[in-house]
Amino acid sequence: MTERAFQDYYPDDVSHCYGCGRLNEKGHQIKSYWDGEETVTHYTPEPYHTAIPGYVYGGLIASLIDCHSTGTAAAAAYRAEGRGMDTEPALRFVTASLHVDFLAPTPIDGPLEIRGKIKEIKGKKVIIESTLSAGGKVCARGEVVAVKMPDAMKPKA
Ligand SMILES: CCCCCCCCCCCC(=O)SCCNC(=O)CCNC(=O)[C@H](O)C(C)(C)COP(=O)(O)OP(=O)(O)OC[C@H]1O[C@@H](n2cnc3c(N)ncnc32)[C@H](O)[C@@H]1OP(=O)(O)O
Repeated sequence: MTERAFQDYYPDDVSHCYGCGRLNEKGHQIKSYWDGEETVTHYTPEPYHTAIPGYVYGGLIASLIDCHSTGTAAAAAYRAEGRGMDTEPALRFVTASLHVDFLAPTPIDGPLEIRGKIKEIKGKKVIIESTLSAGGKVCARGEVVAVKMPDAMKPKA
């Protein structure tokens, strides 16, 4: 059986996110998984994701870090409660803060690896530190504050 990604557990009505929604045909549809105490996703940029020719657009980098981190926040919250992502009540997180440092130009001609680590998990907040690497070199580092999705933001039936 193939392992399900964190994003595969998001209900349909919240699976339209441009970065991680599996139902958004035009989106990135990233898939994040546990790798020990860290989380990981891979994404191969398209030629049109360019900034300066040959290098990845920073907005894409931020988007990948953002959605990998919010997925990591959800997975970490379930893990902290000792239960699976397919159990109720659902724990969903949105971005309160996204900080990205661009450390080196990111080559566009190969896969990118984004890794997340839990820095803090407390109450309805999870802080995630992520790196984005190309060819084994860390090109960007991010920190995301993810907060449980407020009821007011939940899609109307
Ligand atoms: C259903 C399936 C879904 C599935 C979800 C699938 C979609 C994935 C989404 C992908 C990512 C996105 O793009 S999400 C879209 C972009 N984001 C948004 O639109 C969110 C808009 N903002 C908001 O709705 C709100 O500001 C929230 C929910 C983020 C926070 O409001 P709140 O819930 O009232 O939070 P509050 O009690 O004040 O704070 C809780 C804790 O978080 C901290 N905190 C709050 N805001 C910030 C901040 N900007 N920077 C740092 N820290 C912050 C507080 O200090 C506090 O820490 P302490 O005192 O406890 O230590």
